[in-house]
This record gives sequence, C-alpha cells and structure tokens, in this order.
Amino acid sequence: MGIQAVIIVIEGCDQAGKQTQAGLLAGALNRKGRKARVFAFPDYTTPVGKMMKKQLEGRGFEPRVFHCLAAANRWEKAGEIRAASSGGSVAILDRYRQSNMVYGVLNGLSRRWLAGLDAGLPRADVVILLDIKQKEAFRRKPSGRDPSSGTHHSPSRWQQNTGGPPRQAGGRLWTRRAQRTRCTAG
Ligand SMILES: Cc1cn([C@H]2C[C@H](O)[C@@H](COP(=O)(O)OP(=O)(O)O)O2)c(=O)[nH]c1=O
Repeated sequence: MGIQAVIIVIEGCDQAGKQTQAGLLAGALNRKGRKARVFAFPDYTTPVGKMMKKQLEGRGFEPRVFHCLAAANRWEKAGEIRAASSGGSVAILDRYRQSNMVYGVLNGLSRRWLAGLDAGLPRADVVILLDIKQKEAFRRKPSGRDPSSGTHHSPSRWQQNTGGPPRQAGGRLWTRRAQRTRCTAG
C-alpha cells in the first residue's frame, strides 16, 4: 500500500509564527527525505488574491465579500494542493479553511454559511494551532493590522459578537475544528 496523502495546516492569530514554523517543518521533512511544499493563504499572487488585497487595503471592507474571496482563493489552489500532497509528499498550509471560520464568525457571519464556502476542498489530516497571547501579538506587530483580523477591532466590538475576547473565541473555534479533524499522518 502506498503512503497516504498528507495535508498539515498551521493556524493561529496574526504574528503567531505560522510562516516560520511552516518553513521549519518543510525543512525537517526534506531532511528526512519527504517532499514538502508550503502554501500560504491568502495567496495574493492569484487573481482572487489580488482582489483580497484590495479589500484589505480599501476602505469598504465587506466581510461577506472578503470571506467568499478567501474561500475562492483556496479553490484556485485546490488542484495544486492535491498534487503536492500525493505520493508521500506533504502539503503544509499556512492558514486554511479554519481561518475563514474563526475570522468569519468574529466578523459576525454564520458558521453554516462559512462552512459552505469551503465544502469539498481537500481536507486537513493535522491542524496545528499556534496559540499566542493577544498582548504578545501586539508586541510583535503594534500597528497596521488588517480589517479582517481578530485583533483589529476593539475588544468591546468582539465581546458583542462572540461573547469573549478575540483570542479566546478564536481559540475555542480553532480547537473545536482541530479536534474534529481526524489525524491520519504517521
Ligand atoms: C486565509 C484567510 C485569512 N483570513 C484573514 C486573516 C487575516 O486577518 C487576514 C490576512 O491574512 P494574513 O495571514 O494576515 O496575511 P498576510 O500577513 O500575508 O497579509 O485574512 C480570513 O479571514 N480568512 C481566510 O480564509
């Protein structure tokens, strides 16, 4: 029997170190003789990614449009992710559908609606959540946060939407989704 496809997702708030850990993991797998490719989302190089960038930079940030685009951005890459995770190779995803769920809920959107956008995409085998405190995230990046970020809005706004501070609410959602993900990687 051949080696299973492996998709590893690394999630977490802004500045959690996702890119760094994705790179380290790819390097470690390469040294063990496994092919590994890192995909970072949003991928701003694609046509949809360029639209996301405009949404993040523009004044008229519209959550429904942004989260649709974020899902479409993954669909643009679905074929490449499938190819990169086949035949014993590993696809490492720096943010994936879990981000849309967490930030989407924090933006006041329904889980069902958000889940529908990503339904059918390649599924993760492992989801790793890098959990850092909001204070530490702000220490690493004090300003210039984008409008979809769970640390962008004032705590009171998030309190209204989620019943808790962003990291806590995000953490709970991320954890719940991560627990549901069956771990099949060896
Ligand atoms: C991938 C993704 C990101 N996001 C949010 C998280 C961030 O606040 C924002 C931008 O992502 P981020 O990881 O901060 O990208 P970069 O640092 O390269 O600009 O988009 C979603 O809301 N849904 C998604 O599916």
